Amino acid sequence: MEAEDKPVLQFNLVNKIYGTTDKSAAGHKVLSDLSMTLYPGMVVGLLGQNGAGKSTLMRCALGIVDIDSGNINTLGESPESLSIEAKQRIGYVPQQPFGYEGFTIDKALELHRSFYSNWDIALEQDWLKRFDLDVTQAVQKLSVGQRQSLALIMAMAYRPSLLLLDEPVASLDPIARRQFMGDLFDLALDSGSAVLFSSHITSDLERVASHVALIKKGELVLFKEIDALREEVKLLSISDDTQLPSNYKILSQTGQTVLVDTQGNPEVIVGVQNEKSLNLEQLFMELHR
Ligand SMILES: Nc1ncnc2c1ncn2[C@@H]1O[C@H](COP(=O)(O)OP(=O)(O)OP(=O)(O)O)[C@@H](O)[C@H]1O
Repeated sequence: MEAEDKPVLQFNLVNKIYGTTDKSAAGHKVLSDLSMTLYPGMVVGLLGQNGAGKSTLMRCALGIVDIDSGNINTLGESPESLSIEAKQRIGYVPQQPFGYEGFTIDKALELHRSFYSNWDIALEQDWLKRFDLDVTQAVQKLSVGQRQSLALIMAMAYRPSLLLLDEPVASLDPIARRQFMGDLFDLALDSGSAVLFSSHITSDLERVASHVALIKKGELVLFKEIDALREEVKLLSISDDTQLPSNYKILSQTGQTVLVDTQGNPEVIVGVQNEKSLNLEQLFMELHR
């Protein structure tokens, strides 16, 4: 990220409440004061339990869902009034793609391609080969994983500046998944795109993401560079009278066991009996105890 880079996507104290059919009942708060900024070249892995608000966050960024307060800046615009130019620079793969039933893959791609002036046909061909897709096959006869592969090609072959992928690899086999995740990172670096992808596969996320965003019940609990995670997030065993520094963020606490984000302020603390670094999966488990 260069200092002069403009944010590609910015959430500012965003709140989202889904209404209920019962007018007297309080709505269901799904995003809570959520702030986060994505710059070009960032590949942000979004992690959270089922129902944490990941899909909602992406839908809000696209203006598919309105927010209740705060603001969002998507490619310099407000999501509810995105220009055609901005839309042409966004790639989105929802959890359940998609359309193009009745088309063969090549006809579907031909139509889809016509919407994007900067479509990279070489990239498209390369990915068709990698995903082993037969372009004469009918879209409605594709397996779930094959459909997901096609949706990814359709969202990425025009090298969007912003790529939102909702569990993009959930249905891909391990080989396709590994290749795709590598490509994703290359694409972001080559094209200066910002990528926000949700996944429950923490090992994928650790391998390709530059940053991790961890959402718990609509709150952004952690947003950090992957490389800083092991250094800065620690599981501490403390004694009763341990005073943790005020610049530490307590992420969770169970009795004498505290999960902290040192926020780059490592200190020797009196009373800490044990200190442990965690991988992403361990961190996730610890946060949801
Ligand atoms: N259109 C809607 N109307 C009312 N509630 C909704 C709507 N869409 C989602 N929700 C609720 O909002 C919460 C967050 O849903 P969301 O789909 O954003 O979660 P998620 O983190 O993407 O989950 P998953 O990992 O299961 O895909 C859930 O409790 C869900 O039931």
